Amino acid sequence: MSNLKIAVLDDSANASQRVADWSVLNDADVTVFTDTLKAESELIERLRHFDVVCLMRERTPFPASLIKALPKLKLIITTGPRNLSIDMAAAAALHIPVCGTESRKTTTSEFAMLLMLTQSRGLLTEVNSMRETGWQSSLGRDLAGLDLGLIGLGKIGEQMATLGKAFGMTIHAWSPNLTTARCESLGVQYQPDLSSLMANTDIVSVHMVLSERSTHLVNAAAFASMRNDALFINTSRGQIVDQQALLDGLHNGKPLKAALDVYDEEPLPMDSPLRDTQLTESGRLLLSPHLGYVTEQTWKVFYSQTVDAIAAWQNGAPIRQLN
Ligand SMILES: NC(=O)C1=CN([C@@H]2O[C@H](COP(=O)(O)OP(=O)(O)OC[C@H]3O[C@@H](n4cnc5c(N)ncnc54)[C@H](OP(=O)(O)O)[C@@H]3O)[C@@H](O)[C@H]2O)C=CC1
Ligand SMILES: O=C(O)C(=O)CO
Repeated sequence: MSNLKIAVLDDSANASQRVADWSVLNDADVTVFTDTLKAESELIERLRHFDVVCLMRERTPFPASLIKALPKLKLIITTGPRNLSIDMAAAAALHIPVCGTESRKTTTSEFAMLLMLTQSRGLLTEVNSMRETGWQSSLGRDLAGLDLGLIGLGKIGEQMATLGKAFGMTIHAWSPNLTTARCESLGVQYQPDLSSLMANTDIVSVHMVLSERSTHLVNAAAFASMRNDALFINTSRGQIVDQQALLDGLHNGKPLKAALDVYDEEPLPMDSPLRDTQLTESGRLLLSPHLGYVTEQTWKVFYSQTVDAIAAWQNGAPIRQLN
C-alpha cells in the first residue's frame, strides 16, 4: 500500500510527535489536527483524503453520514475501549474496521484523587487569593476519616477504593449490578441503592460506563439525599449526571462543592451554564478539560497501540476490533 494518509484528531498539542513512532509504518503520511471540528461539512472537507482516522476519545462526532461521505476511509482507530461518537454499525456496513486501545486505570483514578484533594483543601481559591496578595481564607478538610462513595466499582472504581483506603477513608460503593461479594473482596461497604450511597458518604465519585441505562443516573433526587458539606466528582462521562440537577443542587448547597472533568459536550461550550462564575470563582465548582487520562504514560500506550494496529492492518495481521 503506498502513501497511507493518516489523520490524527488530538487536542493535546505536540503529543503525537513526542510519544508516537510513526516511522515503523510503511510509507505513511501523518497529519495531526489539534482543533475540534463539529460541523459535518467541515469534517468532510478535512478528512476526505485520509485512509485512516485516529480519534483521541469522543470529541468528534462520527455518524453514519460522515463515514459514508469519506471515500478513502479504510480504518478508524479510537483510544480507549469504546467510543460512543462512532456509528459502529455504519462502519461495519462499509467494512471499515474500528480498533480500540487499552487504557491505564491508574491515570484517571489519580486524577480523581487530585480533584478530591484540591476541592477538600480549597486549593484553587487559596492559590488565587495568594496571587492577589491575600492570605488563607478557608478551612480545608482531611480525607482521612471521611466516607468515600463510589458509583461503579469496575476497573477505575477498584483503583479508587485502593487509593481512598491509602488516605484513611472508608469506602462505600453502589452500581446497578454490583454484588456484595465484589465489595467484600475489595474491603468496600456495599450500599443497596444510589440514595443510600449519596446519604452515607462525604465524597461521591462517579466511575460508571455511559449507555442508555446510565444516562442521568445521578439526578435531582440523588443530589437531594447528599450530606451537608458533600463533595461530588465526575471523571466518567458528562451524561451520567443530570447537569441541570447538579447546578440546582449546587445552588441549594447539595452538593456543597463539585469537580467535573467530563461534559455532555466537549470541548465545553463557552456559553455552558456550568461556567457559572458565581460557582467557579467561589471555588465551589471546579471544571477541568477532560484531563483524567491525559498523561505521558497513557498517551504512550494509546499511540504505541495505535501505530501497532495500523502496522498490523497494513500487513493483514489480526487487529483489536471494537464491536
Ligand atoms: N476522564 C477521563 O479521562 C477518563 C474517563 N473514563 C471513564 O471512566 C468510566 C469508568 O471506566 P472503567 O472503570 O474502565 O469502566 P468499567 O468497564 O470497569 O465499568 C465500570 C462500571 O460501569 C458499569 N457498566 C459497564 N458497562 C455498562 C454499560 N454498557 N452501561 C452502563 N453501565 C455499565 C458496570 O457497573 P454494573 O456492573 O453495576 O452495571 C461497571 O462496573 C467510564 O465512563 C470511562 O469512559 C475512563 C478513562 C479516562
Ligand atoms: O476510556 C475512556 O473512556 C477514556 O476517556 C479514555 O480512555
